[in-house]
Amino acid sequence: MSERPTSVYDYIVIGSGAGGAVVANRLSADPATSVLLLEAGGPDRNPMHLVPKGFYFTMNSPRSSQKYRTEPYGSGVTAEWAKGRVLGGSTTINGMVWNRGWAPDYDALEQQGMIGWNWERFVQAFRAIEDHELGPGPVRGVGGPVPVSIASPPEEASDAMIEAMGKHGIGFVEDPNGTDDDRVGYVASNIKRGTRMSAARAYLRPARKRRNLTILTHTEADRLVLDGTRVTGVEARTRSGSTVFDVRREVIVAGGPLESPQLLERSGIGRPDVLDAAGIPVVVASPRVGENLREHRGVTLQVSLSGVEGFNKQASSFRRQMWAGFKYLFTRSGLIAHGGYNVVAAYRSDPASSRPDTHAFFTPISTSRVNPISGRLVVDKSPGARFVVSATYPTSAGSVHVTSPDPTKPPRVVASFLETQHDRDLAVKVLRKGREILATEPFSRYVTQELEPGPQVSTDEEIIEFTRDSGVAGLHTLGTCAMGPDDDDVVDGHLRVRGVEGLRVVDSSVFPQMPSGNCSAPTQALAWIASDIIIADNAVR
Ligand SMILES: Cc1cc2nc3c(=O)[nH]c(=O)nc-3n(C[C@H](O)[C@H](O)[C@H](O)COP(=O)(O)OP(=O)(O)OC[C@H]3O[C@@H](n4cnc5c(N)ncnc54)[C@H](O)[C@@H]3O)c2cc1C
Repeated sequence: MSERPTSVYDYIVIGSGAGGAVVANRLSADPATSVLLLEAGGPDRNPMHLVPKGFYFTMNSPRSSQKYRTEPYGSGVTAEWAKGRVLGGSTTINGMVWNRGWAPDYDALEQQGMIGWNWERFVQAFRAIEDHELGPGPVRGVGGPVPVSIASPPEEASDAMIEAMGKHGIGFVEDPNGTDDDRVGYVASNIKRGTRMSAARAYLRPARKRRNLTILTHTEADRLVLDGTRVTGVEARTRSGSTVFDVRREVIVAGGPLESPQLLERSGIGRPDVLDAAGIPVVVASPRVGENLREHRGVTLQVSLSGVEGFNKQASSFRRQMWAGFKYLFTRSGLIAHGGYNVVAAYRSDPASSRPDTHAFFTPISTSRVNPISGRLVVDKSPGARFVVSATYPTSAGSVHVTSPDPTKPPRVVASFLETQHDRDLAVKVLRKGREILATEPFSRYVTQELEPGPQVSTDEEIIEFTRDSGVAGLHTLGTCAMGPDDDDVVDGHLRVRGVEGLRVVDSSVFPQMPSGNCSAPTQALAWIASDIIIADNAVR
């Protein structure tokens, strides 16, 4: 993918993930508009990018992902967060859960002053984007670029889990995105006939023959070129050296939640003290760039099972893995044809909660050991299950900032887990409720032991410490270039970077808070809406 660039483009989009792929597709739909899409990673040619379970490999491969190490937190531990660095961004390596989020979360944006950002607009976008196997509905679309399917066939341990949840008032639904109530169902995923539908496959493949769209992989934007406070181009690094691409109208930054703020900062747009410390001259003081980093912090409850098979048997021996591989190759079905989890749920951790505050994922696979040589999790030989539970709306906020003008130097990533009382209280409720569900018939009849965290984690303090230090990150980072109505918010309601002309950010970094349990679908819908705004703003010039 290396067409020769012409010297000047109407739009330059930086990053080809959930945000950038949508914008590049929508803007280049007009043949009179030239669009350049720059992607730091390589093309998505690895067959594992198509195989749903392939993300277990690609998320750890430096050819497809980049890892960011956090500063120490809690008792001094650190974490590594993976982000996609390949055509399609994180959607090429993610778990493919298609979660639209809930109406009140989107309406909250408008209530906070972002006029026009509301559920009505998002649901229109979701309906335009989706090609849902359950057919059209008030909150579902067909005929759009992203196929959505529901995990199948049903499985015994998963069905027992669904029944147990029913006893807690968490009702089974065919479409887990169809209601805002407490609910459980088989996972909806962006998978078509056993094949991952990343943003690259959904939006860029159909557009790549357009003569007005140029896609350059292995091309990393180092900084924006500014004339005063107007963006005139992008300085980028290719395999053959540095080059400048000029822009006529706008640059759209879609590098994702950890990279977009760094690109702004390297270009002199950010917190003056951060830029001073990194040795970068301040062009536009923007105090919230890189702040407000939100991330889900969950806990994996693992149990061993008896009397039910689950998936461990299929996944734990080389011979059976080979068999599952052959089955997948010839039928596009079986264990490998699904994402990370079978069942998804959203529910109240406490009946007093005004809305579902917990999201949970279940799959009948357990990995209670780590291979001492490879460092990878090992699937247990005997039956087991994992139940990952997280508070949906964390209020603790971390940050990501550059430490140098050199784009190859790692940023300083501060993960802020359970810093607020709200998050600590919820962590306790979420884990206790998770245990209650596992202890409910008919699922409980299969449970022989809690493998993780184990009975030694029982007091509130122990639960908080375990969740903070040994929990799991959702890899749903966002919020670092948040939109807002105030002068010091990074972008305005049109996603224009305040204080700069010809520059927008369109990716998950502009959500000011978590829109739901997973961020790929919400980011694609946000980018769909943003494309309409960009087209309309440029039509009236
Ligand atoms: C392992 C994993 C599992 C996940 N599972 C799920 C899931 O099951 N469901 C779900 O909804 N969400 C999931 N997510 C989260 C979801 O994929 C992201 O929230 C979403 O993709 C964010 O979209 P984005 O456009 O902000 O960034 P990304 O999709 O990450 O795209 C950013 C792109 O920009 C490129 N880029 C960055 N900087 C530059 C630069 N300077 N120059 C050129 N290119 C650049 C990157 O290489 C990347 O391709 C998961 C994420 C990960 C990492």
